[in-house]
Amino acid sequence: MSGHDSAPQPMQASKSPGLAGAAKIPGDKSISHRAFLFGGLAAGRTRVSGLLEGEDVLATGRAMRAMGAKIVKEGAHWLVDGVGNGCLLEPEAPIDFGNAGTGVRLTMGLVGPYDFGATFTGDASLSRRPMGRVLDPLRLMGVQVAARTGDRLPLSIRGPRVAAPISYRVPMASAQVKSAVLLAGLNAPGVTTVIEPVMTRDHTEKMLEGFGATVSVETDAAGVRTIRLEGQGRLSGVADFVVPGDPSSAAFPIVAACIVPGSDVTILNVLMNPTRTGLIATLTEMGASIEILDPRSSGGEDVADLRVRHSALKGVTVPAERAPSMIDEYPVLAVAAAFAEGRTVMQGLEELRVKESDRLAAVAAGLAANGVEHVEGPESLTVTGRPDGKGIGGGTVATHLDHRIAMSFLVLGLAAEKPVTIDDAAMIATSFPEFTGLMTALGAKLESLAE
Ligand SMILES: O=C(O)C1=C[C@@H](OP(=O)(O)O)[C@@H](O)[C@H](O)C1
Ligand SMILES: C=C(OP(=O)(O)O)C(=O)O
Repeated sequence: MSGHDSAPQPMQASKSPGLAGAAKIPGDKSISHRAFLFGGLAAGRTRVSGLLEGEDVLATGRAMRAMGAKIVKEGAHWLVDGVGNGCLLEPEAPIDFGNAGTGVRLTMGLVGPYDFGATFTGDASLSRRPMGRVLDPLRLMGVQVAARTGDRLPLSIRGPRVAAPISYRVPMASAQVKSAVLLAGLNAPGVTTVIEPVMTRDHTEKMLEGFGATVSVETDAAGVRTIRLEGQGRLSGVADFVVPGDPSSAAFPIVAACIVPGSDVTILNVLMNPTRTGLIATLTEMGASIEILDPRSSGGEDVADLRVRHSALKGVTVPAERAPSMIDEYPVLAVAAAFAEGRTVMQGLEELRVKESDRLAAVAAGLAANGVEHVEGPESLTVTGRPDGKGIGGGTVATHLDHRIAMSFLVLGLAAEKPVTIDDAAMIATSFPEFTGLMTALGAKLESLAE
């Protein structure tokens, strides 16, 4: 059951002694969704290890089961027996994606071109988020859409007899939109082309190739990427698919170690794909001590262990071009900035307004509730820090069904002068169910205030 159905679970974080020890980060959310989607589509078996068992990913697994894939857990592995490209079955009931934007948008792309109907629902957060960004290209392929309110969930789609392949320039920096169009192209005859003016996480392109699709990527001198996918090809299961640790989850213990005096922690098995490492680059520019240990390859991706020690941080200007490589990390970067000397300026944040919450507004409100000086612009955030943490804390943060707001402000409380309370920790289970246990084992003072 997803967290939004249960009573709110308030939680409090308090000033903690130096964090210490090693922590293994659970699997990457983006790659885990795709392991279920592509494994469920490909012919034959995919054995997945390291899968993130968060609610978002499990919702994608249920969706693929509803369309014919067999998915079971065996020991530490997930076994996915796929239907074969082009052979998904019509789901008998509406598919509930809970809080999962990636899950619903990629699945709509995947099933859009099928000559059957599918209905998608989600929680209050997901039902507020824009789906037109995925539905517009699907419409160009011949998909019909029935939505009650302006391309929001709940909505139903129905594919044409034969979908038309398209060439589509993605209008905003979004890996979800890029991926939805490519996945739709899997079931359209001919070549589907996606033009990506700004590079976003490349897991779909890389993984589709690993599952046997014919995909090519060309990058021009200006960095514009053209991705071509041949439709209706055969996809085959991957015998041993390994999911690396999620850098967007690692972000919380990393920032906590930077801001809690005396900390020295090692975060194990973190995905270091360059489309995901913007936070590490930014913290390093701010003066954080982050050592990259044992860089290696795992499942076709770069991974490393990261040793992070408490550091005197200074404010920086984060360029807008870096936003796609750290899009989910801005809330916790704002927390790091609250303890940095001087001002940290974050720009190019328009996409934050359409995440699980309006993250710019939610972060600004959380900072305001906890005495952190900041200015919220239409697409920017400036935070003025206090390295000694004096005057920070004491507030209650509204999390708006947003896991990253919840975890970020708990991290703030670990270094603040006064405790920080969040109104609801339930949504943390969507992406990082191990968060509380992992942080507590490192020495973080977290206390549930639930009845
Ligand atoms: O493709 C993905 O797996 C994701 C893409 C990003 O969303 P957008 O494509 O909306 O930027 C990111 O915020 C999300 O958590 C995961
Ligand atoms: C934006 C996020 O996820 P999604 O879009 O998949 O809900 C996130 O995990 O921060």
